[in-house]
Formats: sequence, C-alpha cells, structure tokens
Amino acid sequence: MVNTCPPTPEEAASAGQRPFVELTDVSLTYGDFGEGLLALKDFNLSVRQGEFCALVGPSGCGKSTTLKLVSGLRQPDAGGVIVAGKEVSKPLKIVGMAFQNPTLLPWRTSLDNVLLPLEIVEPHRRGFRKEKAQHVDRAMALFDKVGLKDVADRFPWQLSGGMQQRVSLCRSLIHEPDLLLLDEPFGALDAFTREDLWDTVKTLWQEQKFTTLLITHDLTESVYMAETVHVLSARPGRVIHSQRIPEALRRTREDRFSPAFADAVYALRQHVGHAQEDPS
Ligand SMILES: Nc1ncnc2c1ncn2[C@@H]1O[C@H](COP(=O)(O)OP(=O)(O)OP(=O)(O)O)[C@@H](O)[C@H]1O
Repeated sequence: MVNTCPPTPEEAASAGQRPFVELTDVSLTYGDFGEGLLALKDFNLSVRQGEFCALVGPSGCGKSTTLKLVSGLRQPDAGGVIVAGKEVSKPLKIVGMAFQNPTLLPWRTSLDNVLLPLEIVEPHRRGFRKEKAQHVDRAMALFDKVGLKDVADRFPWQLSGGMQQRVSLCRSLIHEPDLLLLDEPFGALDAFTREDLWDTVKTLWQEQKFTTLLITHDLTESVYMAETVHVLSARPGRVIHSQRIPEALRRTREDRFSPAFADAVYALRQHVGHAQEDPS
C-alpha cells in the first residue's frame, strides 16, 4: 500500500515543476569552524510547490536547523538553499512560522498579536494604518476558520493552550505566506485538541495550498498530515528516507485506525529506528 518512492527532483522537473524548496549538499556547523558542532552534512531536500512535507528524526538531528536555513535565518557553510527560485541569503518574507510555544505577547490582545507581523514587516508596515480595516477583516476570517469565537479582544493569558496555538497559527498566516514552517506546533497540546488542530491545519492547507514543512516527533501526525515524510539521520542530519503517503490513507480521522495507516507508521518507525542506531 505504501509507496516508498517519492517523486525525485528529476521527475518533478520533467512534469514541469521546479522544486519550491531545494537544499543541495548543505552543511552547517554551529560555533567556530573546526571545533564547532556539525549539525547538517550532505543534506538534500526537495519540496514541490504546494506540497505538505513532514520532517521526522532523532532528537537533535537538525530538523529546526533545516527550518532556519529555509527561512533564511541562517546560511549554510556549504551547499545551496533555494526557495521560490532564488538563493536564500536573508530572512524571507514569504514565510509564516509557528512553534511549539505560541510566543504571543501577553500585553497585546489576540487580534493585535495576529496583526503584529503586518505592523512590523515591510512591505505591509508602510500601508498598515491605511489598510488596517482589511487586515482586521482578514484576521477575523482566520479566527473563524480555525474555530475561534469572540477571542479578538481577549489577551493570551485569558485563553487555553489550544486557543493560544490557534491564535499563533492565525498570526503565521495573516500575511498569506507561500511557505508555512511548523516547528512542532502541536507538541504541547492535549491529544483531543491536537487532533482538532490537525484537521484545522489540513483544511487551511487544502484551501490555500501553501507549501508546508512540518517538524514533528509524532509519526501518526506525520502520516495523517503530510504527502511526503522525510526521515533524518542522527546528527549530522541528512535525509535518509522519504516516504510518500497516499491521500487515500488519511482522508478522515477514522483512517488513522486502518491497517494501511498502521503499515505506513510502522515503516517510518523502522527508518527512525535505524537512524537512532546508526548515525552514519
Ligand atoms: N544556536 C546553536 N548553537 C549551537 N548549537 C546549536 C544551536 N542550535 C542548535 N544547535 C545544536 O545543533 C543540533 C541540531 O539542533 P536542532 O535544534 O536543529 O535539532 P532538532 O532535530 O530540531 O532537535 P529536537 O528534535 O530535539 O527539537 C543539536 O545538537 C543542537 O544542540
């Protein structure tokens, strides 16, 4: 049932698609070169436009580092990082990010937290006052989509963890990014809230088709959410296995209890196990 052969960059190219995100032979060392910590080595990754990918792998293998490279927060020591056809050399504006910790500012209301990126990042900042009414409308529509009611005027400390994470999600999407980077955003939530948010994010992605990279330690989550799951080796991280997850496997919540779904999770678990045993 599980197709373990993702489309290669060549196959995507022959179908007329250039990868939207492409990391080629990337290495990155933290700290002083020579005695620093080698986080990624010979790292290759290719993501199609609109694709939903998950990155899984042992703790400390370089998953968050990969997102830092893709978002332009860090540059590699060697190799290339291309997003939307351009070499990444500085923080990208087409990126939305959400993390395990919602990182909302406690003195701002939910609405003002969501509007914050538009207030401080160009080109939105310039026209912010003039276009504020449209931005507020968009924020309210996003609140609605993620199932939040009457939270606009409430402060983060008046919201549950799941509600805060939904606000954080709205903030990551308010500027309509082409690329959504999710660093374990569901990790700290209770199981039921997490499952609800999986569906929320899936629905938003199906509607808007932003290219998505999700970091997770939860293989069930990766199979339910992603079209392709990439398994990283132990540090220094590189992709050692890529697994396509057929859509038919993960349409509904009930699908998560099917034998085919369990097979896909099991196959991934084997590869993560190998990564933990043998870093080479
Ligand atoms: N700013 C930094 N300075 C020095 N070392 C760092 C820095 N950031 C990350 N590292 C190290 O680089 C390696 C990869 O870190 P990274 O956070 O990318 O891993 P990860 O796979 O996301 O980990 P986890 O699954 O535990 O969140 C780790 O050994 C980490 O300690």
